Amino acid sequence: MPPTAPVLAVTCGEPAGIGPELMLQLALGEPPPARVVAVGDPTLLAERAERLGLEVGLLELQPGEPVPAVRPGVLPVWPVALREPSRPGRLDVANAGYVLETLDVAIAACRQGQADAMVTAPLHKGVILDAGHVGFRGHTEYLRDACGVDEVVMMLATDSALHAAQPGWQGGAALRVALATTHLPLREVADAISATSLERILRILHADLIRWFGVAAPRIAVCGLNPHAGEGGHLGREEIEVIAPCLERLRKQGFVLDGPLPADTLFTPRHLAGVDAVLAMYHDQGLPVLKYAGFGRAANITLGLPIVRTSVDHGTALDLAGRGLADAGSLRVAAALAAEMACRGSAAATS
Ligand SMILES: NC(=O)c1ccc[n+]([C@@H]2O[C@H](COP(=O)([O-])OP(=O)(O)OC[C@H]3O[C@@H](n4cnc5c(N)ncnc54)[C@H](O)[C@@H]3O)[C@@H](O)[C@H]2O)c1
Ligand SMILES: N[C@H](C(=O)O)[C@H](O)COP(=O)(O)O
Repeated sequence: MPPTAPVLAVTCGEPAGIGPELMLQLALGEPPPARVVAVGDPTLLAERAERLGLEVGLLELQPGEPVPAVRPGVLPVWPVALREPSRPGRLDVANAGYVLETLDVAIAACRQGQADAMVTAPLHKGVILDAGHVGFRGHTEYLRDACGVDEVVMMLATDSALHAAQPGWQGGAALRVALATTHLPLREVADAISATSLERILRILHADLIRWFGVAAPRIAVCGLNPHAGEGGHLGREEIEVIAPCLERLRKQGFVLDGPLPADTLFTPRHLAGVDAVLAMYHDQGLPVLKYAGFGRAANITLGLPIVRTSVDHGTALDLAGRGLADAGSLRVAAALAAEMACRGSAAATS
């Protein structure tokens, strides 16, 4: 690994979940084109390595200390101490503060130029809320607030290599699905979609497809909210009153937008052909399609931030933790994508 390769600060996530062992797997397999540093508890990593028979040597640094290029099997660590020892599969509210501290260390490193990007292993939203962190919704919203921006966009993207190998695939290089709303009860979704929020989200999505993904003139397909995109107003009026007027306004400013289209058929090859990203109106309208197409071979990206952040496409998988059964594929995709984005960002900054 060249000593100039981008530095990825990879948070180890919920200690009772699969994050720590995925982190160890990342250090052992084909290395991403980056210098990886784990942000987490070295004792926890050593314990999981021993439990699973993974031969990984930990190189303890100070948080923010320069990260050397290392050979496979060596894992630099920026240490953050667990509040209590953690057992696989057993959530403990005492460690919620540890999980958030790993995020704070990685965010600070990215903002201060000690890391070029952050990658997050999964955390458990419920235990963080149970610990009293009122209003916590997920990494996406935490990063928005920590970076002081008003709006961010959650987008998941499949690894482009996945579709290149699929005969008959007519979509773009990758399937990319962004969300107009993220972690909120379904009951609140319709009220959360306003012309203002939708316009902000489409502007971020459009700008970041150009900035981070090298798409010259993004074409975005937008889902309706209601069945059959509202059936001309008979099955809901959000398409007529909110979504279509917003798209029309942006089209006049040069945006290339399809929709609002019925979500059930938008995700078919004919409608996806030539589309760079789909904007779904809510979490479980867009993500089941993305995860069906590429679970374990996709990554989650937070758009609209001043830093690069990618993550896995799965959760803490408490049922698998500590058993050596978890697949590190998505963490590898997330790390490779973060490295690519960091390189594209630094190339743009110097051009
Ligand atoms: N990036 C993140 O931090 C992130 C992403 C999704 C979910 N979560 C959180 O994770 C927690 C558990 O969520 P969930 O149960 O809905 O989803 P989950 O992804 O943890 O588990 C769903 C199923 O997928 C399997 N699975 C997950 N990851 C796997 C892997 N790497 N290899 C093999 N199988 C895997 C699990 O064993 C389980 O059967 C929740 O608190 C949720 O909010 C976090
Ligand atoms: N919505 C994501 C998913 O289903 O994969 C996940 O919950 C992670 O969200 P954050 O990155 O905001 O934690």
